[in-house]
Amino acid sequence: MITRTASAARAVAVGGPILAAEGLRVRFGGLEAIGGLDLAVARGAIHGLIGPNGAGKTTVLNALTGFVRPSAGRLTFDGVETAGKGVAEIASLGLARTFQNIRLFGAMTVLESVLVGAHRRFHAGPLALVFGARKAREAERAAIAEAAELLDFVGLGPEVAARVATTLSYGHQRRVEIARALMSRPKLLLLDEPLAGMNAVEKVEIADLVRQVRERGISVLLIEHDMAVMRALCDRLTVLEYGKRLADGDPEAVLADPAVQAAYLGRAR
Ligand SMILES: Nc1ncnc2c1ncn2[C@@H]1O[C@H](COP(=O)(O)OP(=O)(O)OP(=O)(O)O)[C@@H](O)[C@H]1O
Repeated sequence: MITRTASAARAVAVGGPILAAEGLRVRFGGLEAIGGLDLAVARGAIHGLIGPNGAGKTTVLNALTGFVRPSAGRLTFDGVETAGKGVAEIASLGLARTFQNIRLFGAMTVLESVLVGAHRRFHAGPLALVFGARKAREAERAAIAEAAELLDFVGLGPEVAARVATTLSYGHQRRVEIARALMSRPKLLLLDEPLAGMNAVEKVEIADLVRQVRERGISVLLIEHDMAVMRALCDRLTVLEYGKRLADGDPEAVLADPAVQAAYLGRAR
């Protein structure tokens, strides 16, 4: 059962914005998917992005992470302007994400899949070239130890480390993805529907994991359709409808807003 733990959630200090979008617009040909969005994610917050199907939530994440190029607007992450920058450059600033559809590589073990997340830290080239052979071995050992610690953190025991990641249950694959994202040591973690396809028990566990991520000092922006979880988990909610901001603020107030309720009425979710 999901209980409201607002006091615990809000006991963690939230600060000024780590990420901000001002007047964000994204066009796909003739369709304006995002039509002038303002969004501010406070440092240390768990911020939820909700809205009916097709409202533009994933497109916002794609714009923030460089997967799609905004047609207009200002994006800043941790004080750096990011609109127009590429995926790798934005990731290297400390922004990590998971995807709506799990993206794990077929042949990789769980441990290797998590190690991929260290890529942004070692992107200058093969470790041996960057550090020299001995230092490279030390860096590799440290990375493996860190990946193992992250697997433990996301609730996966050492016994799964050598398994091919795509053979794990759906819920465990999601945890591997989160560990991989954390391996890049992000300042902000973006999660696109992390609870999709999960049963009630797994949902509670993943929501707890998100809280623990924040307790590590990592801010979180997540998209999710389960309103009970979002109400209990988020410090702030932003609601999108047709690519525009419909509401923004305290989860209780936002979810009680008649305009927000009307946006969901008669829709699939
Ligand atoms: N690459 C693309 N090319 C063309 N149109 C796109 C593209 N990506 C998204 N769209 C359109 O942009 C709009 C917003 O889509 P988006 O996936 O961001 O919505 P969403 O709120 O994440 O939806 P859902 O909750 O169903 O995942 C939709 O009309 C969608 O069809």
